[in-house]
Parts: sequence; structure tokens; C-alpha cells
Amino acid sequence: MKFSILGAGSWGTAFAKLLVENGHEVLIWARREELADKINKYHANDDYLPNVRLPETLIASSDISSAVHFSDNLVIAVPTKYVDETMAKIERKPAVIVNLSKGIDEKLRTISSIVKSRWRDADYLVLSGPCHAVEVAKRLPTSVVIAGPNSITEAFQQAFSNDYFRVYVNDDVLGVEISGAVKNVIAIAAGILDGLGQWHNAKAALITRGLQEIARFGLSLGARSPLTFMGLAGMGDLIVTCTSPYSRNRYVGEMIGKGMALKDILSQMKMVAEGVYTVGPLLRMADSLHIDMPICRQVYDVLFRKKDPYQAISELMSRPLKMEIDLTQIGPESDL
Ligand SMILES: NC(=O)C1=CN([C@@H]2O[C@H](COP(=O)(O)OP(=O)(O)OC[C@H]3O[C@@H](n4cnc5c(N)ncnc54)[C@H](O)[C@@H]3O)[C@@H](O)[C@H]2O)C=CC1
Ligand SMILES: O=C(CO)COP(=O)(O)O
Repeated sequence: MKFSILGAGSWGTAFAKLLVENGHEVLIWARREELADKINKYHANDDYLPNVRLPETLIASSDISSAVHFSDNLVIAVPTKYVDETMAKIERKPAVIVNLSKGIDEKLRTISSIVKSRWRDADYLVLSGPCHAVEVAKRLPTSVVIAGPNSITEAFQQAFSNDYFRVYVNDDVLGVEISGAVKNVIAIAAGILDGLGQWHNAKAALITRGLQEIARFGLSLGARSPLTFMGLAGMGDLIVTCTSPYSRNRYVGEMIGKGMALKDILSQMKMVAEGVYTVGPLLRMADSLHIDMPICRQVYDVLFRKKDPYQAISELMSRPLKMEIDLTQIGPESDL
């Protein structure tokens, strides 16, 4: 098969490497000509994926038009806030769009709704789960899910899987997207705890209650099954992002917990921490639907309203006592 990948950051590059290793022809679009040249000439992308040798047959281009003419299968791997403007540069509708990005944009849209607002009838798939680019690039065992139309999802599952990358099919596009977007916010909270010290009980509770929050949000928006949140896209990705040293979202939280200002943290980072940009839009969505998102709200206040993390934790701990699982909070359709 042939694939055009939009975005030569860490995940777009690691995924391109995986696809070439799986025998596919791949062209990766880098926004900067200089980066495309480096990939073509040195078979490396040290800015985003240091010390990784890329296959010589991987082609890079900074010309988006030639990138989308290369293949009818378009892979999105740019940060969420750039997805819409990147799609706007494409003149012809791709047959299939595979999304790797995780977030909610300023217009309160998941990536599927950004894509569908432009091409209503394009086949859209989302690939998500615990998949740090660095580990995939090192061929360390990784398992993810792919969700999309029944007619084509299995073909893409086959195309992407190999002996170190195992792809499961899932039929809940929205549930998978919401899991990937909201776990980044919870990971910032986990990082804040890491920055404060060794708060292991609190971190376990945060991950568990964070998963409830993700599921409540997703199910209220129309996710198909509570089980999606218990799977790789939900629990799996939440665990890796809240605990791994590679997570950029967890890192932002850790630096906040250590007392750094958000603008100083972001100005020193080359890579994206999607949770910083998703938390505002997601709270606006939650407010309009009356969904209780206490952890995400505290993350927002700590990041953008200078709330003291200790105060945020104290407020979470002193909320009214309640049942662990409250069915009235997640809608009549759900059986969680
Ligand atoms: N890095 C990882 O391990 C994983 C990342 N993701 C998701 O993949 C998406 C892409 O993230 P990364 O590859 O990590 O990015 P990155 O942080 O490694 O690189 C930044 C990317 O943003 C692009 N960019 C910057 N300004 C742009 C603009 N104006 N227009 C278009 N593109 C622009 C850069 O070209 C580069 O591709 C994110 O949604 C992330 O959450 C998902 C799974 C794993
Ligand atoms: O989504 C990821 C791993 O599955 C990457 O997380 P970070 O963006 O926090 O590094």
C-alpha cells in the first residue's frame, strides 16, 4: 500500500518508519523544507526522534500538494491545533484518512469532526492507545486500537501490524478519540503530583478517578461503549501517559509541580503537550452539557489561573462524599 503522512514530528516519523518496515511506500510531509531535506539526505530526524536511523526508502517533502498526490491514504500526525489549517491546504479529497493525533480544537471539535466538516463522506479511521513514538521507533512491543468503518478497518489493522506493533480493532471512533484527548489532561495532573513528591496513593487514585472522568465525558458525548475506556485507548494510554518518563504532558505537569511557570515550560519545549490546549475546549464542552469534570477543572485552574496545586488537591479531596460509580452521572444509555 501507499501512504502520505502529514507531520514529521516524533509520531509521524516513527509511524512512517513502521509503515516502511511493513513493506509500504511512504511519503512524509514536513512543514519545513530543511527538515524534509535532512530526512532525505541523512535518513534521520534528530529534532524530534534523536538517534533513530530512518529507512532510506522513506521519502520526505515539504510540498503538501505532492504529498497528497502520492497516495489516497492520508495519515494525520500534526498537533490538533494545526489539523484544520493543514487540511485547508489540501485541494483534493483523500479516499481514506487515518488520524494519529490526540486532542480537541478551539472550536470544540475532535479530529473526526474537523475532518468531516471538510469531507463529509471520507472514510475516517483513528489509531490510538499507549504508543510513545520513541519506543515504537526502537521496535519495542506496542499494542494499540484502530477504529473506523467496518468495511476497511481490518485491512488497515493488517497493514499496520507486525511482530512489535499489534493493532486491535475497535468500533467506537468517538470513544477512542475522547480517550486520547482527555488522558493528556489527566497526565498533566499526574505530572503535578510527581513534581510535588512521591504521592503514590494519590497518583493511583488520580488515574482511576481520571478514567471515570474520561468515560463520563465520552459517554455523555455519545461514545458507543464504556468498555472502550477500559481498553488500550482508555486505560492503556492513560497508564502510559501518567507514568512514563517520555510523556510530554506528564512533564509539563511535573515542572508545574516543581514551581515553574507554564509559559517558561512551553518556551523550552520543542514538542507538543496537547493537554495544555485541550483542557479549555473540553471544559467548555463539559459545561454546556453539565458534565462534572473536577480533575480537568483543577488542571485548568492550576495552568491558567495560577491556582496553587496544593489548593487544587485540597479542593478535590474535600468534594462531597459520594458513591464510587454514580449511574446518574453518565446517562441512561450507559451500563458502566
Ligand atoms: N509523540 C508521541 O509519542 C505520540 C504523539 N501522538 C499525537 O500525535 C500528534 C503529533 O504529535 P508529535 O508527533 O508528538 O509532535 P511533535 O511535538 O513531535 O512535533 C511537532 C509537530 O508539529 C508540527 N507543526 C508545528 N507547527 C505546525 C504548523 N503550523 N502546521 C502544521 N504542523 C506544525 C511540526 O512540523 C511537527 O510535526 C499529537 O496530537 C500527539 O498527541 C500520539 C501518540 C504518540
Ligand atoms: O500519546 C502518547 C502516548 O500514547 C504521547 O503522550 P505525550 O504527548 O504526553 O508524550
